[in-house]
Amino acid sequence: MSIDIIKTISDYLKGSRPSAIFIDIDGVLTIERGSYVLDLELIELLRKVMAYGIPVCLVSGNAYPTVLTLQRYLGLTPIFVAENGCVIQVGRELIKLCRESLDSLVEDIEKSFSLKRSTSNLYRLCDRAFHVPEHIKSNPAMARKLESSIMEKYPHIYALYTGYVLHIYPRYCSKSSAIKIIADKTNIDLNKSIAIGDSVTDVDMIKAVGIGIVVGDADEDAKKEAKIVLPFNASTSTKYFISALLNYISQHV
Ligand SMILES: O=C(O)COP(=O)(O)O
Repeated sequence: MSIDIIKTISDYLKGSRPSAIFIDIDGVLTIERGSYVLDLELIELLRKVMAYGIPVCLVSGNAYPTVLTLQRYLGLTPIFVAENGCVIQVGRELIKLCRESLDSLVEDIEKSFSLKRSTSNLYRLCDRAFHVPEHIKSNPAMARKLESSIMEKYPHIYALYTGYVLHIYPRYCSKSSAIKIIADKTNIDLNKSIAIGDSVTDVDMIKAVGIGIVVGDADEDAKKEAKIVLPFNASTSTKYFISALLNYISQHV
């Protein structure tokens, strides 16, 4: 499998190194989906990738201060996306891409759909998050149905459940539009970049880069768009891929 992965990487990169790696946090850097525990061996591998001069950029639905803190303390590249593309950071520049407050919707959604708002809303700059009931957490079809009913009521927002929380954010924001802005502001070439994700919020990002990858327990909608579906779950898969990539880089670049 590792050889297949190296072949897929070589076919896309044709002997060059990837321009950047865009990497989701929850379910990709964590030891399992639903867990907040980071896989520190994986972080070490990502820092080895960075040692080759390849940016490793977090792209997450998490609140801006959470992603900023993780980026700094894990020693990753100071270019990242937070709140599903509502906010980006390039070096010291914080760029808020959303132009509105979604607070008026939060109360209405809580009442109409029996969801409880996440306390992380207190420090989110734009995206708002809700906890979903246990019976929906374990049932992807019900989660997709809940998303559709919210989006039917509010067609100007995305309502997407990630396996952690259900997010609402304006339709003009997304992980892909955010990484396109990052690419314009830096010398990152998206066609030569890799993106790794797991949830419905990652689908557009996976499509926006040369090599879109998902972990083995990713949402079906994300698997359909990926160039590579990795064989294991969560961080075990990501470690497997990053090890293969380091192998490719040391052999081909
Ligand atoms: O905040 C979430 O729901 C998941 O965040 P992620 O985009 O890092 O997977």
